[in-house]
Amino acid sequence: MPDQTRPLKIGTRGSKLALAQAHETRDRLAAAHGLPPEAFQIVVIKTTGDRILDRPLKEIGGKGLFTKEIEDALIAGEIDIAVHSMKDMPTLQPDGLVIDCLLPREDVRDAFVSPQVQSIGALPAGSVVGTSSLRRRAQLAHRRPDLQLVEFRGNVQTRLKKLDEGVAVATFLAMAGLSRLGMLHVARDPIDPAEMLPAVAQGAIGVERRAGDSLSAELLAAIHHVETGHRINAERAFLARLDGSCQTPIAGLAELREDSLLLRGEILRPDGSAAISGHREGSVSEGPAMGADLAEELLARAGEGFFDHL
Ligand SMILES: NCc1[nH]cc(CCC(=O)O)c1CC(=O)O
Repeated sequence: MPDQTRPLKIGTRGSKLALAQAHETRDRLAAAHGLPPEAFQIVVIKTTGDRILDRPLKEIGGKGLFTKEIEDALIAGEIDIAVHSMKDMPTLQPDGLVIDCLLPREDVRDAFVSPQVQSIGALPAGSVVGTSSLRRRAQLAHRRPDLQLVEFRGNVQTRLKKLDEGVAVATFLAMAGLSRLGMLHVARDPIDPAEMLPAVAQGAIGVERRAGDSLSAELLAAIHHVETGHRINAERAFLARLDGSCQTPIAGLAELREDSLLLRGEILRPDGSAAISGHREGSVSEGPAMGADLAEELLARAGEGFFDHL
């Protein structure tokens, strides 16, 4: 248990969504261990990704943009644990840090968001759609080459404001984020994963700690969600083998079926001119091997230069 004189410091980004995730983690920890809220202190840390808002993410660097400063604080002992959207996490953690605590996963789907239009299918030809996600951009261009795609950065509130201002007629947001913000009403149409496979680890929150910190390890073990862990392990092994940076459109989703794990994966050309998908099914313990194996298959089918910009 944390001692009474020093609260456990929970590091997080400062966005509304990040804070909601940090509060959920604190509430789960408090409930699991019968501790009062004062046993925890939420520490907001600004990251490079939060600071640079006027350039496409792919220009300022890949994954890690939203995590480096938080991991530095964890290593330095300025915080005890860090709460992350697993979707934004690099596949490897820095030496000395581990993520072995996953909270129960939220809705994995993307939502079609538009003040005027009901669904992707109902978008008039030539409509302007905003997204900063390479995956969503490629998936949409693959399905609707007639649409016009524009860069759309910023937090959920900023993107909704851009829709109101008419910068674009529609965008996509993760159902998980909208749910955690209490904003599910803006989701016009939740998109079935068979239609638009989500990002690896979408909807999952992970809690990072120092590998040698046995107190944090013990506290976090009590709130780890085992099924979510199995799914994330398979998906992240798939991503790791693809060398997934933010620069490549990759989608992946593992789901539990009876007592097996079904992993689906997809890679796309950045302009949406081609998409290659496949799946693996096996036991939960085989998840990481299935992920690597599926990635190998898709890479072999793609051939040299598949991800190159056209
Ligand atoms: N890349 C930003 C990001 N990271 C996690 C979420 C949503 C919550 C989640 O997927 O866990 C979002 C916003 C979005 O994609 O709409």
